[in-house]
Amino acid sequence: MSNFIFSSPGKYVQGSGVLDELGEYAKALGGKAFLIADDIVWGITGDRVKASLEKAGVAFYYERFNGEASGNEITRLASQARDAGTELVVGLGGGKTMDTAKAVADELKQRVAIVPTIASTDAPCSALSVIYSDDGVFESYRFYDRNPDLVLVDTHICAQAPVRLFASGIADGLATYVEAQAVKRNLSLSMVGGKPTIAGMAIAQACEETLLTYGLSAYQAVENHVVSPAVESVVEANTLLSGLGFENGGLAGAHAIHNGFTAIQGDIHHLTHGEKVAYGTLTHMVLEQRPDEEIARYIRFYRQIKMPTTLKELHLDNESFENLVKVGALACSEGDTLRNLNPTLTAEEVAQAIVAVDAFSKTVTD
Ligand SMILES: NC(=O)c1ccc[n+]([C@@H]2O[C@H](COP(=O)([O-])OP(=O)(O)OC[C@H]3O[C@@H](n4cnc5c(N)ncnc54)[C@H](O)[C@@H]3O)[C@@H](O)[C@H]2O)c1
Ligand SMILES: [Zn+2]
Repeated sequence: MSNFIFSSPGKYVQGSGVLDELGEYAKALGGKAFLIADDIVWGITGDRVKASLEKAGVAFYYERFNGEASGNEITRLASQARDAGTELVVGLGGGKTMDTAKAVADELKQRVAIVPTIASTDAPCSALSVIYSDDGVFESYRFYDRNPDLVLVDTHICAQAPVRLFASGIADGLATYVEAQAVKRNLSLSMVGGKPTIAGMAIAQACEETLLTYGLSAYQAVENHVVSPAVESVVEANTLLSGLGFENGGLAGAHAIHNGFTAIQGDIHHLTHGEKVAYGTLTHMVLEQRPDEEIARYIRFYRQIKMPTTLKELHLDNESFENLVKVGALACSEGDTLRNLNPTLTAEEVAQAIVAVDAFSKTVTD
C-alpha cells in the first residue's frame, strides 16, 4: 500500500513589486547566488535583481540561459556554478529556465529560488523538471527530493508580459483538476509518488474554481497590463494552486498528450506549453467520455482566452492520421502518465480522440 503524500515549496511570496525584496528572502538561503535568465528576462529584471541582492549583502554571478532545459545545458550551467563557487541557484523566467535552475541546484545539492516572470505554467513550485533534447523533443521527467526553497512572483511583472503567456498559464491550470480526478478515480499515484491527499485534491479543485470564476476578467486586465484583484487570484491559481494541485493530485491524459505533440515537427512547436495542454485537456475529456455540455463549457472558455480548440489552431490540420498516431504512441509511452487515465488506451484511440475534439469543437456555438 502506498502512503498519502503532500509536498510543497518552502516559501511562496507573491505581490506587485515584490522582486525588489528578492535579496531579503534569498539571504536566508545562501550568501552567493548563481543567477540564470535569458536575455529578455535579464533585460526586464537584471537591474532590480542586482540592486536587491546588493542591498541584502548577497553576492552573485550571472550566466545566460540558452533556451532549452536539456541535459547539455544543465551540465554546462552546473559546471559554471561550480567554477564560480556559488551556494544558491536562482532561476528567473519561464518554465524552461526554472526547470533548468532546479536541475542545476540538484546537480550541486544546493538550495534553489524560483522567480517566475510570466504566469505561464505551473512549473515554479514543483519538485520536478521536464527535460528535453537540445532540439526540444520531450525526453523525461526528472524528480527531486525537495521542492524549491523559495518561489517569488512579482504580479506586476507577470502582467506586463504578453497576455498569450498568461492565458497559457490558465490553460495549464485548468488541466490540473481534470487530471487529478482521473488519477484519484483510477487509484493511481500522484507526481510525488503517493495517493492524493484531501489537501491535494482540494487545492486542485480550488484552482479550477478560481480560473473559471475570475479567469476571463483577469485575462482582460493583463491584456491591458494592469493588476486587479482577479489578476492576483489567477496568478496564484496558475502558479501555486496548479503547482501544488498537479504535483499532489497527479497528471494523466492532458499532459501525456501534450508531451506526445512534441513528436511532430512543424508549426506546433511554436505553440506554448499551455496551448498544447488546452487541447490535451479536451482530448483527455473525450477519452473519459465526459458529457458533451461539460466539454463544451471548456471549449467556450478556451475560446474566450484564445486558446486552441481545433486542429487548425494547433497547426495540425494538414497532419496525416499516421502522424497523430505517433503523438498517441509517445503519449502512451512507459514513462508518461496516460495510464493514470486508462492503462488500456492505444495510440490509435488517442489519435481518434484528437480528431474527435476538432469535430466537436467546430459544432460548439458561443
Ligand atoms: N517542472 C514542471 O513542473 C513543469 C510544469 C509545467 C510546464 N513545465 C515546462 O515549462 C516549459 C514551458 O514554459 P513556458 O511556457 O514558460 O515557456 P518557456 O520557458 O519556453 O519560454 C518563456 C518565454 O517567455 C519569455 N518571457 C519570460 N518572462 C517574460 C516577460 N515578463 N515578458 C516577456 N517575455 C517573457 C522568455 O524569454 C521565454 O522566451 C516547458 O518546457 C514545460 O515542459 C514544467
Ligand atoms: Zn503543465
